[in-house]
Amino acid sequence: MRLGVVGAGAWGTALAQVAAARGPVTLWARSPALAADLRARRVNEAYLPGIALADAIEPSADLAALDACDALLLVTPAQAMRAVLGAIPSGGRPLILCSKGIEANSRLLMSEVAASLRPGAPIAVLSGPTFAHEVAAGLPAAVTLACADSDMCEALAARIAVPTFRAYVSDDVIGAEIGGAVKNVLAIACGVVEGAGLGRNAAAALIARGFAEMRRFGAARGARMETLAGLSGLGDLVLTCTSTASRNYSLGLGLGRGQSAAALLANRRTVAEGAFTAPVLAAAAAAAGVEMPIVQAVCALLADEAAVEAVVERLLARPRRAEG
Ligand SMILES: NC(=O)C1=CN([C@@H]2O[C@H](COP(=O)(O)OP(=O)(O)OC[C@H]3O[C@@H](n4cnc5c(N)ncnc54)[C@H](O)[C@@H]3O)[C@@H](O)[C@H]2O)C=CC1
Ligand SMILES: O=C(CO)COP(=O)(O)O
Repeated sequence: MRLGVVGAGAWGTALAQVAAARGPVTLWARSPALAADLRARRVNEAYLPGIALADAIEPSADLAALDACDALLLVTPAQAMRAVLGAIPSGGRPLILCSKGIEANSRLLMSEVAASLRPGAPIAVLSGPTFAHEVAAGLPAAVTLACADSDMCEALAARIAVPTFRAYVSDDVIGAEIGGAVKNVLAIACGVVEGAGLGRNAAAALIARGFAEMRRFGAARGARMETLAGLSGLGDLVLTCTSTASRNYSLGLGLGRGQSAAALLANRRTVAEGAFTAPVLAAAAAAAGVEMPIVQAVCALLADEAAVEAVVERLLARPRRAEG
């Protein structure tokens, strides 16, 4: 089975590296210069430096090269998903969505965007606690692979997984997506806590109360609690809320130290998805009547509307409530 990986950033390149263990992989890059460089030097210095590309990876900037693939992994930033789905060759091949986010304006999850543009294609979601550089280096990791069709899910897991990249199958596509999208916003909040020097107790409280927000939003969207408590939800939340290797956490770190969001977001080369997801998640939650005060606090900081001290004061002044 030839796999196509659409998007040659850090995560696309790492997933191509994993998938190359079991067969040929076409790695599509939007930039012809990047594709040419990958072919010539066999390393993605711009996005995943220091990792020699496996021989089975064939880089290309030609979308037609994806026509020969049996399944496609879509690994661009979430806000580019619609454009990419419209550009890839048509056909009913399975689409494995690996981007973490919610589309601005439409408020659609990636699977909903894919279903509307590619109604005939089986859709799966791959999500979990996976820093690209660790996965590419062959360190152990595990993900949720969710697809409504369990036979398809097993077939895709058998093609992608290797012993150091374990895939746990699920049929809860929405649940797997919500964990990955919401944790990015909460990782920004955890970075703020660290940057503002609020201490480890505050960080732990924020992870637990942030997880409560993820569960409330997930429940409103029909996600299963066991999925949110698994790799793609709590697992990824813990990873990105505790490491400066997370771009979202690092963005929060800058905000917590008093830097403006505008300055931190200007001229970024790599994506911090939480910055795009936060406002659309807050709007979707408000429309569904779901309280997400931590997400709202992140929105205020990203809009440079309020200082960190004021945002923290507002959170601490919230009325007491039952934990459950
Ligand atoms: N880096 C990581 O460790 C992980 C990332 N992810 C998710 O994977 C997705 C991609 O992340 P990364 O690869 O890390 O991002 P990145 O910033 O390293 O690379 C993004 C890639 O997408 C390309 N791109 C941007 N806009 C595009 C467009 N309109 N059309 C086509 N290509 C476009 C860029 O040129 C670049 O090659 C994100 O949703 C992220 O949350 C998920 C798991 C781990
Ligand atoms: O999703 C990730 C790890 O699972 C990567 O996190 P960042 O996008 O915050 O770097």
